[in-house]
Amino acid sequence: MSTRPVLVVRGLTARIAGQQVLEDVSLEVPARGVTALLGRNGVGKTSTLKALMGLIERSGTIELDGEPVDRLATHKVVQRGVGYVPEDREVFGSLTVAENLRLAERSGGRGGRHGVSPERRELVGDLFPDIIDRSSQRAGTLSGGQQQMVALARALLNENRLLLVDEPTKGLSPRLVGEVTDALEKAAQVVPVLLVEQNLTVARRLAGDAVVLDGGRVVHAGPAADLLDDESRVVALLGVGGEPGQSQSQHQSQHQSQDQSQDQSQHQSQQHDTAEATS
Ligand SMILES: Nc1ncnc2c1ncn2[C@@H]1O[C@H](COP(=O)(O)OP(=O)(O)OP(=O)(O)O)[C@@H](O)[C@H]1O
Repeated sequence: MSTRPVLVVRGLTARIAGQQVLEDVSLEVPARGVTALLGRNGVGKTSTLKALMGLIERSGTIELDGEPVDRLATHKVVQRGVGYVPEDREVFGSLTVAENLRLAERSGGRGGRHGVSPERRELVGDLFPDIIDRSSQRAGTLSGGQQQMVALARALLNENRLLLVDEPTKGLSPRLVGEVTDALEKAAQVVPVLLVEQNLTVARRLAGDAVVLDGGRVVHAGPAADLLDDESRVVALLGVGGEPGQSQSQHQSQHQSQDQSQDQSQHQSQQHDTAEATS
């Protein structure tokens, strides 16, 4: 039995600083599980998520649960139930973990509900016990992996219809990649996820479907296993070998060593306006 996709995108075109970054992108995100958005560096994955959120100039149609959202401002897209976890996490570094989570709690919104349900609070507590234990710690002093958990927790507190998650494992040590992957797997049991992910091991484990971009266009869409288990297709479409554990990005190993040290070090505060607006 097929169910209606949660997201249907047709002819999405987007520009950044006058430069066209997406051209006629059409894709669907099923109402369950994880859909991976893949492609080489610079092909438009992040731009796709930003265009869906209304963060960059775009045209084309975007339907969320059958309702058009392509003309809505970002905060309205959020209110309709799209959670966005951007690549740089955007936690409020000078605020505590608890304050970061509280800021994310939407008042009103989908279904006329107000605030966060006890079930959601319990879910987030179950998924991210380490984060809850650190409630009074300043988020800027958390490791990269812990900040990623806060960003995911924030998006999960609200009863979103869809989560857009951009490279959540980037820059994390292998242990934290595993923890974030576990958290995403559980999150995807309650909300569908469109996931930009360079680590093909993570994509292979989580994704039911995959969409591949190249040069701002969709060049492949279908079951993730059909692509990721086919070495020659992986090489042709993503430009790398497809053995388990191999990253899509030639730069991933660089990222990882860089990120491991980042992960070990304590982070300074990041204060971005979009964090509150997009969780
Ligand atoms: N602020 C910007 N100003 C101008 N061009 C930009 C800007 N941000 C992105 N681009 C361009 O848009 C194109 C798509 O970038 P995007 O970040 O969406 O790619 P991506 O697939 O997410 O890449 P990566 O895997 O390296 O993160 C690239 O050619 C990039 O150079």
